[in-house]
Amino acid sequence: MVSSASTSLLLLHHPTPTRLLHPISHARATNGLCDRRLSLPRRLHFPPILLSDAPRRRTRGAATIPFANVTGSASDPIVSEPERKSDLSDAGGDEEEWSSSKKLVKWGLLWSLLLRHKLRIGISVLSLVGCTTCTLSMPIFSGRFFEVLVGARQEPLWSLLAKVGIAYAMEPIFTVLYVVNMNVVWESVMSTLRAQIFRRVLIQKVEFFDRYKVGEISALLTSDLGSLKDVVSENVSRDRGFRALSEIIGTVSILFTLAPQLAPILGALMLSISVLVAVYKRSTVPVFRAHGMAQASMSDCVSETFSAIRTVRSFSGEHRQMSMFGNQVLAYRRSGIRLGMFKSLNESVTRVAVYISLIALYCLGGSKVKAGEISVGTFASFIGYTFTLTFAVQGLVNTSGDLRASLAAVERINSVLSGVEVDETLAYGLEKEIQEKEHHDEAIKLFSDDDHSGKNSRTVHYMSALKSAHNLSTLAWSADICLEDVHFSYPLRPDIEILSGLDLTLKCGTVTALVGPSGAGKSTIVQLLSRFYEPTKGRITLSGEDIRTFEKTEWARVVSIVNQEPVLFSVSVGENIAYGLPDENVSKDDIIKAAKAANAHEFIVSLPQGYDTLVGERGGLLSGGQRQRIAIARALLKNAPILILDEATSALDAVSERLVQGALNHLMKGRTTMVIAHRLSTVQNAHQIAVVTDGRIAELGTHLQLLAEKGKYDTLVGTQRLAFE
Ligand SMILES: Nc1ncnc2c1ncn2[C@@H]1O[C@H](COP(=O)(O)OP(=O)(O)OP(=O)(O)O)[C@@H](O)[C@H]1O
Repeated sequence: MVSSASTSLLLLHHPTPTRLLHPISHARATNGLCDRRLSLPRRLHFPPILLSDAPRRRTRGAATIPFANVTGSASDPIVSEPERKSDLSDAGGDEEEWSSSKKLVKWGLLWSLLLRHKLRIGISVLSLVGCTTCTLSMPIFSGRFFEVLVGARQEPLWSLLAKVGIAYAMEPIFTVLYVVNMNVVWESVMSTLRAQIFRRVLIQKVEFFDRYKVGEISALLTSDLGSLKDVVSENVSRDRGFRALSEIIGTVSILFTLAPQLAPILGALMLSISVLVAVYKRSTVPVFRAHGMAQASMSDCVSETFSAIRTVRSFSGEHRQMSMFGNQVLAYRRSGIRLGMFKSLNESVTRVAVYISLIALYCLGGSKVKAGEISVGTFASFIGYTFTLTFAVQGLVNTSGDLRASLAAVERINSVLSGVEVDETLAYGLEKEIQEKEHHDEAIKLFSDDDHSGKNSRTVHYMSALKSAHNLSTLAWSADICLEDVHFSYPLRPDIEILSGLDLTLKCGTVTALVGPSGAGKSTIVQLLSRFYEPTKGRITLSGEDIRTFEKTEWARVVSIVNQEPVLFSVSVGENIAYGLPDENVSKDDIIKAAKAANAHEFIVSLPQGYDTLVGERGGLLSGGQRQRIAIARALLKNAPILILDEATSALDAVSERLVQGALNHLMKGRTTMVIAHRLSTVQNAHQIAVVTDGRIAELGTHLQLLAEKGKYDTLVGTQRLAFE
């Protein structure tokens, strides 16, 4: 009688059953790898744990960053071998140390971020002790309560009830304090870490973006980092994480204190059953994960169908899409039924664990009570601790699973980000900008790297020899740009030489057109001029200075590029134009002036909200010609002395082309311009036309000169005329 009443009462101490997570969140919380593999193609191979080893070997090369000591001749290496070695030794040691210093998410970093919140961590620890004490005191009070009821204990009932009341009142207060403070600390750590990872990705060399897909990169910041975030935010509840650990330690200690003769056998039995059940339940994680994956494929199918609805209609593809979606629905149903089965099994095994522990307690404890070795109250308390221990052990096993998934996610982040090369010149410029702005910008503060002893100091050391940017703009407005014996292979295809000894001078303030067959290397020249890549041999100079001696962020300010497919951001028209200037405070008058010069003002004011009209994703709410004119307005606002037009009008119809060409003519005035165009009619007026074939300049001259030469250019013109006729 007593025992059944106490069981039901004591059950109230454990209102939280072991959680069964939502399939998606469960898959995410327990296995970042799963999410990742959902979105990752086979290209990215991650060995299980020592993921950073392979990149480590590669990282040695990362020290070979082209920096200072740029000297005269085109063939001179930018950095000599001994210097590279000294950079490594400056970095403070052997290869291991160097590669580990390239890891972004390190224990040291996490620790230093945590230490920023000492007060909150202190409050969390105290409240954890508080809520565990309250929780673990309840079964004792319950035991005493029953002893008082059956007359085995001489204690005023009101005094006991008052103590129980205090414990009940304090536990939720401590819990709130613990959860809130832990969350605030971890959210702050995670936001800084997320910003640091974003920044690290942002400063990678362009080849990084050739190597990894956008989805892969975004998975680092979402699912992988999310898994690290969840390790705390999903484990602050009752029966998880630190609470579970403290409850286990507390319970075992109390059991040994209350009944040393019962505790060893009973404690060992309860622990082992709970661990077995928890391990079994972890083994069912793939079922949860499979359900999450089935749901993801179903939603992929939906978004693909409706985002391509016009294509579906035009191919009468409705039936095919229905069949595809139907298959996904059936797969989702199958996995849902399987999941339901496993959920009920999981629920049952938890109960089985509790029941076995209780029966063991009744058998062992009951006999001890009868023999007068332990009191009824102690026995009743033990029932409460049976529940506490069972749930806490299972919670801790789940937490350890989450922890393992998080460690794997951290390894992935490190392996991706330490295996490739940071664009040091870009990193340097950005670091300077952050340091200038962080004092009055909360968002930018997140990106500041406090680890000045490490990578940054090395970057600054490298960069100290770079030329001051003060005169770059002046030089760019007044000097020629020369490509001297430029050789180039893309980093991902090092065996294929795209440019093989290209020489070309872009005269200051004039227009140079690049023409030639597809794949000849014209856009590659643009990429080198933009400094997305560096020549593998030879150099590009401005007024005789190798352009690598200028900071990349400064260089970006003197070069404007207008592409065939201009990229607009999904903000307003005005903000897209203002993107031309790094400073956020661009005046509306300047924006309008640029838009007028780009023949864009009229159509902009006719939009529903004028300059405040949102342009949609990648500018999808505007026509190609409108997008192009906004891009030109952006370039006009930027007012860079070097201009690159890469097929800027080729995607437009005749009317748009006329409008855009007018804007371009305005833009080109007085700037050193390089134009790439397949339509030769658009480059006839260039000051010089360079015919690119096989990675070299095959012919160079004006339109008339080249026609008179009757060479490749003449043939190209002839072919186009023929095609036109
Ligand atoms: N990121 C890259 N990685 C590896 N190879 C590349 C990359 N980009 C271009 N290539 C290769 O470089 C060669 C030259 O390409 P490029 O785009 O410079 O030619 P193009 O003359 O501009 O051609 P088109 O007129 O068709 O635009 C091509 O063979 C192309 O496959």
